[in-house]
Amino acid sequence: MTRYAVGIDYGTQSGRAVLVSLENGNEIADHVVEYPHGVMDQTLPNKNIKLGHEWALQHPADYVDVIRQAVPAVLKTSGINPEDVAGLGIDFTASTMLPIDAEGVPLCWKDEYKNNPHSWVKLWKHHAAQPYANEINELAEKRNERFLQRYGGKLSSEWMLAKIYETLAEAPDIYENADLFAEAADWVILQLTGSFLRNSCTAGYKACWHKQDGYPSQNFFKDIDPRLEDIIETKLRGEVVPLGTKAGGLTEEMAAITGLPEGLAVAVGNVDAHASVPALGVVEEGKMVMTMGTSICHMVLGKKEEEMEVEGMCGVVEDGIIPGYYGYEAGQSAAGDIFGWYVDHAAPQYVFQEAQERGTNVHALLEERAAKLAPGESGLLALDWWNGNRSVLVDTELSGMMLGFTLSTKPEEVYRALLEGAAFGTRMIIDAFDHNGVPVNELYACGGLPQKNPLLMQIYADVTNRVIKIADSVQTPALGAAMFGAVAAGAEAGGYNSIYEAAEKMGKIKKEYYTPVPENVKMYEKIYQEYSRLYNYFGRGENDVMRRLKQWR
Ligand SMILES: Nc1ncnc2c1ncn2[C@@H]1O[C@H](COP(=O)(O)OP(=O)(O)O)[C@@H](O)[C@H]1O
Ligand SMILES: O=C(CO)[C@@H](O)[C@@H](O)COP(=O)(O)O
Repeated sequence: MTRYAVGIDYGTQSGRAVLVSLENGNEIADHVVEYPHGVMDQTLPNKNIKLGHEWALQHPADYVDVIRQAVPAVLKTSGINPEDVAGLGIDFTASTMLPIDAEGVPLCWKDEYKNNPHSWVKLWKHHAAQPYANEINELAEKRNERFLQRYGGKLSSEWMLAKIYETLAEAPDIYENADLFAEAADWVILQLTGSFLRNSCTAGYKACWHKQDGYPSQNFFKDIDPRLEDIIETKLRGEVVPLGTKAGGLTEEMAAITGLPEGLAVAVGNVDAHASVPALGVVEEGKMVMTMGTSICHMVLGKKEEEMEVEGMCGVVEDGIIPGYYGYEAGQSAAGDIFGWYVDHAAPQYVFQEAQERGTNVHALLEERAAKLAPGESGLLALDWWNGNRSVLVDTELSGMMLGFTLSTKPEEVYRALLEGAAFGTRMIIDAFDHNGVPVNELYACGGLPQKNPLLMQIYADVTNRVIKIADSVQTPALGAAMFGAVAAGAEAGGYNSIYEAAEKMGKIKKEYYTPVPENVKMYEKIYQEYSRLYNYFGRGENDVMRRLKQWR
């Protein structure tokens, strides 16, 4: 008898449920629900209350809507018997967090708080907490805090501590009246099961929790602000457990809403990018998974014995991706967005015209022409910093650059140089890991870009001189979430006893690989040396022109 699992992937604009077979990971049915309130970056749902710059909020009811609509929809489409579902797991953007009361009710649902923006869900890309992140970073550096090195030397404004401190500073009553600050991932699991547990992925990568050392010290929090002194026992309390842990059984109410059996095993939450790793079958060292879309997240597992320090990584967390390993994460803050920028704002009209005449899109046309060029033929070189540099420089003040233009430079040459710049940026990240005791032997890719742009993937293989394997699932994070749901169920209940077993059976990659072409590798090695020189020159303080230009804007 075939058994199934449900994975729910909570993205930025929408959530989707996927029903997968536990035999082989095949996606039997999926259903997407756009969040009715989307991303709130102008006003609260009460339109009279305006939000400041860099705010990005969400409505927690939208997350429940996804459960309510998407789960029954996949059961209906598939026609399976709900009793054959063994487990359920979710993944979420992060750090997407909210204040809740002692009953788990979001403060934004209460009349007395709903007009205060700080009572709502702060979405991962809410960047208004930057001044608070800066303050935390300065203090941590001054105090020589050990935890800072686990985050490449800087905490992000996207993460839990900066967002909590922002609430304390700007809305002390919300801070006071919050029983807990919860990751939305953990809050949704609370809705599904009635139990509140913090998953080690979001706690580790986004709230500075460490398996041995716990959170930063009480003393450090006190130094940020005396009112934060007891935060670990109060607003951050909650057991932190590894991924795949069973959070509990589906409640009677949720069973009625979803059509799934009451008591169904539900796994603790997970981060979207991280959930993708086992979905590609990756549960061992040496294989870097790249989630490639508007931006790129790079994840790699390191030895169980030793936590390594790697310049500019976003974080290292024990059990943070696959239990039993140190999980390392790094990233490029733009990739698809840069190619999209060129098409939307810089490609000439005649390219659009030709694409229209040929019934193709501009990306595809530029890719087709760029594929005819040899490495180095354009004479162009780009620094891929259109949205700053996340890894390894951790500097949002940096900006994009291209050199080598002549009067005969063509649009496809610029497009190819942008693809190459992104690949060089990834190579820099790979080298940082590889040279610091975290080997990267093979690359795995998922997300939209590998499906959309084969030339990009070939350039990545050539620039990194590594084989690249591509996900064979459209909903990779949801598949990963479902796999952790199966692990929460365990083999006795028809699931799996470990994520290793689940990955072996359900992880999926395409048969065709991208393989480096030796003569391209040779040429790109030379260009990469030039890229590295420019990278250091503009990125490490020798010439701060990018920073100055930004200041003068
Ligand atoms: N053919 C293409 N080649 C390269 N980039 C593309 C192409 N088509 C779209 N893009 C870019 O891909 C990004 C979307 O990637 P996708 O993985 O679908 O989304 P997301 O990151 O939001 O999950 C956009 O930034 C867009 O500009
Ligand atoms: O922060 C992370 C991963 O660490 C992501 O959740 C966040 O960047 C959102 O990513 P997506 O836009 O959903 O791909």
